[in-house]
Amino acid sequence: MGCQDEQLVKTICDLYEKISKLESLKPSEDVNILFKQLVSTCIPPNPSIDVTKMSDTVQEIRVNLIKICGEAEGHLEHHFSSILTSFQDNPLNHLNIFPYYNNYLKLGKLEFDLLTQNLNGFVPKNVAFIGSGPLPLTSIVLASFHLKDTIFHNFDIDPSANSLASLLVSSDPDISQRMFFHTVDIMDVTESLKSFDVVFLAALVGMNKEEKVKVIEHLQKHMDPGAVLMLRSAHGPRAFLYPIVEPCDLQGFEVLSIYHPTDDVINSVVISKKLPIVSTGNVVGGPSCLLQPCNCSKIHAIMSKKKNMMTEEFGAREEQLS
Ligand SMILES: C[S@@+](CC[C@H](N)C(=O)[O-])C[C@H]1O[C@@H](n2cnc3c(N)ncnc32)[C@H](O)[C@@H]1O
Repeated sequence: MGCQDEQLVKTICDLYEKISKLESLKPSEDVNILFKQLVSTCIPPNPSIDVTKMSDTVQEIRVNLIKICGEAEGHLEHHFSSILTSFQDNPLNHLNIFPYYNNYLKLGKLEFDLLTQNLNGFVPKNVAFIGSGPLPLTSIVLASFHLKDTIFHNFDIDPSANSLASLLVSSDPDISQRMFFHTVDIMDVTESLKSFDVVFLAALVGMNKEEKVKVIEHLQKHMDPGAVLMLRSAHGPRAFLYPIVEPCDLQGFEVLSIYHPTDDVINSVVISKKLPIVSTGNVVGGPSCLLQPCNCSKIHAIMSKKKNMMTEEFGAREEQLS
């Protein structure tokens, strides 16, 4: 690891030391400053940083940091959703008070573009969002700007998240008719998963590889063959903030494309399709992407030729391969 990378990892570890000493992770000036520093440190795309190759100490910091970020994100969303639902008029007219609203606008557009590129014009009628939270911005952005006739079913294990989220959309004449909230652990949802054309899985459902794979296996078991799974992953130093999802974690799915953003959108997006189950009851094939001959933590899915949503880094890699 070059000295620039070492410096970056040291900065992240120093920030972790400060964040882990905070009394509370609820929004405050100290909390906001530290998390803004952490995010701006992790954002510059730096594909040479492979967090899974670092020392045990750094790995442990990463595991704890992902958990802390998840808790802080929940508090931040709860805080702003409470403010938004206190507005007299339609809270959806004021979403830009949320500091990361622009990121969700960009992430929503990115996820919609990936869906459009991979669904060949099919417009999903029923979408599930798993882990929607107190501020279900992904569902709201998609329903408001991209999928204007689609029905959204949001699943969250936290009843307080759902009561805020349903209040948030209740006064919007359109969204309130197309958006529903279910308080349940997604691991307890089975049959109804079959009714969705697209299932989104929030980055914070499954906070480590093992938990994430368990949720993916559950979805693979109950989703409709051919239905699309949209996952959020992380790449480079952004993997200090969110869990990584690799093609090899998606048994029973065809990985259609992986997109690593190079702007201020933090999450990578992985789009895959549940493979059909053949008559012997076995799933057809495993992840069908062309995988780099390297270990799982470094596998880069090379998207099928007809897709061109590649970052420069993938593009260069593809040239080497062809
Ligand atoms: C903080 S939100 C982030 C999602 C973000 N609002 C979005 O629109 O992309 C993540 C949510 O996942 C929920 N969650 C975590 N594990 C879950 C599970 N097993 N089933 C359902 N929801 C879960 C948490 O309660 C939390 O509210």
